[in-house]
Amino acid sequence: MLFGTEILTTAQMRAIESAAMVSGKVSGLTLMERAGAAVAGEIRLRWPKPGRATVLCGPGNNGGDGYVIARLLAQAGWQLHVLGLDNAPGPDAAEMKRRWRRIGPIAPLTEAGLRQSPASDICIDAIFGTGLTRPPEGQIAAVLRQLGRMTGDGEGYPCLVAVDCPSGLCMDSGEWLHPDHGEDTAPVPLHAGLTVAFDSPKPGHLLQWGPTACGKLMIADIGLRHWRERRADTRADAMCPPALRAIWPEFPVRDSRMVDVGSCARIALGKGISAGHPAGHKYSHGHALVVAGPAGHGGAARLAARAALRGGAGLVTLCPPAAAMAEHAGPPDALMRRGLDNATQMRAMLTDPRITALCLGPGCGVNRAAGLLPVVLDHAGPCVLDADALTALAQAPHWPGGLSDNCVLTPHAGEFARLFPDLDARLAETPMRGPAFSRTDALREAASRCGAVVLLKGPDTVIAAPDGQACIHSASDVPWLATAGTGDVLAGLITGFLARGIAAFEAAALAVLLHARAARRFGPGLIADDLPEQLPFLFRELGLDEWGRK
Ligand SMILES: NC(=O)C1=CN([C@@H]2O[C@H](COP(=O)(O)OP(=O)(O)OC[C@H]3O[C@@H](n4cnc5c(N)ncnc54)[C@H](O)[C@@H]3O)[C@@H](O)[C@H]2O)[C@@H](O)CC1
Ligand SMILES: [K+]
Repeated sequence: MLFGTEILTTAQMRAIESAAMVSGKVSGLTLMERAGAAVAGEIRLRWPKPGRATVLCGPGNNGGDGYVIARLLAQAGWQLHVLGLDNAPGPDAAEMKRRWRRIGPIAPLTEAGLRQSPASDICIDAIFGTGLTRPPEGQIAAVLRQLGRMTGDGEGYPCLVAVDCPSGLCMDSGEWLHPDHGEDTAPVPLHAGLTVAFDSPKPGHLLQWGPTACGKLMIADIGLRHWRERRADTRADAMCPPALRAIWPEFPVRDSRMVDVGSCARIALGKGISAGHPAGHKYSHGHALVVAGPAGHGGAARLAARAALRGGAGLVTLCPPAAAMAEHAGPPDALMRRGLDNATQMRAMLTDPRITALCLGPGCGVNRAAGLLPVVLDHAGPCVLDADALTALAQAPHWPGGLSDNCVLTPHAGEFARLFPDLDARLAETPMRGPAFSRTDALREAASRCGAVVLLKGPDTVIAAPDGQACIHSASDVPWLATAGTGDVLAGLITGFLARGIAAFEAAALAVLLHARAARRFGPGLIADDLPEQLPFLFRELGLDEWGRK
């Protein structure tokens, strides 16, 4: 399995937590103590010299965690200023509040109270966690706006540490929940330097505003593993839709689920080696066709073809119209070229059973893509539809039917809107309640409608399969990946993996992982041409240089 940590929705997290408590083997108080201790521990690791902390405690169990953190930091020599609400929290949070009161006072959690707080090195946000279901309003919304204004990355600002999540962020979607009345009540987005979440990441940590709101994300093990894993055995449970996973999380996970990315990817690649060819020859690594467009537009398809070659396809043939062939005379010499003028020629080409994957779209031109699309769909072999092929697909009479689950669609946001306008409109709605409609919801629906694997590109790439499997890859740390041609490289890389026999969902996930890693490895200044050239180093770095030999 290529994928890293499982991502839990807030409903799943609640179900696991309550199963743990119902079992009688662990109490809510113990879980809260562990959660608070995990945050206090992360703070003490980063700020080994005791400093000054302001803790903002909300109305529920997230607030309860805040009182635990305050107590533990005070015991470690920190100076604490705690703000809280005069409400009746649940019994665990109430007990933690009582324990804190034996140590220090609680100032009212108001905007004025926060403004007048003594200067501090860190502000700990324990206002709302996974229990947020509606937009913060009134005094709490004012507190959050003030918190957003007085914390941040800048010099002289206290660092914001978020408990489970930055407050106000919907943990199922990564959207800031908005009250429905005007600009002056709109949330001021929080920018935490550190977020310590419990047990598992939630979609909201990785989607939309999540990565910028959370800062460095740590996942703390609070001892729920047993109940999380038992739940996995009973997938019929309504709380357990098909798994949502992070593609190898780049953030540290402090528990034993830490998977080794090298071994995961080795297994995925291993599946791509045909049985019976242990030594391997070029056809045992597949043959990919990459369709190119008219003269003057060949760069995109060449990028895709180069990526398919570097990804390890045994053979890659670039197919421009015969009149555009001269444009493709340059390197790489390993690339084969063959003229392709019309659907009839393509149909003939695809009768060769050695062709194991096809890429249609990059630089192709919408008309040419529309002409070739029916042949590709009839052929029903593994394929990637990207760029102009997606525009053609959205206009096709049978859309959204006619696709199979070995086909990968790789839209960016604009192409997604053309393919699924209603889902795009739902994503664009102002999120006023939790759980807000998320990119994973949209992608699962999209994949189920069209019957193909759909990959929505972005800093938070989401991939979904028709059976409901989905994964998220967060690449918000490599903004330089958003440059011309990188999408063509991604399409080519997926095609290369499909050609090698890797299943569509895994091929897409593996390509997204390596694509972002390649950008990270190269650094700023990257152009799309640089990406395929990083692959040999990545394969070696990840122990993939044995080409799938286990
Ligand atoms: N998941 C787990 O296993 C554990 C969770 N713990 C903590 O518990 C948190 C969840 O606790 P809760 O379910 O009490 O929820 P929260 O503490 O996130 O929210 C507090 C309460 O506020 C109410 N609320 C929601 N939206 C509101 C709004 N806009 N304005 C005013 N009130 C609003 C809700 O009814 C909720 O009960 C987690 O985020 C985590 O910090 C830990 O204490 C222990 C273990
Ligand atoms: K919080």
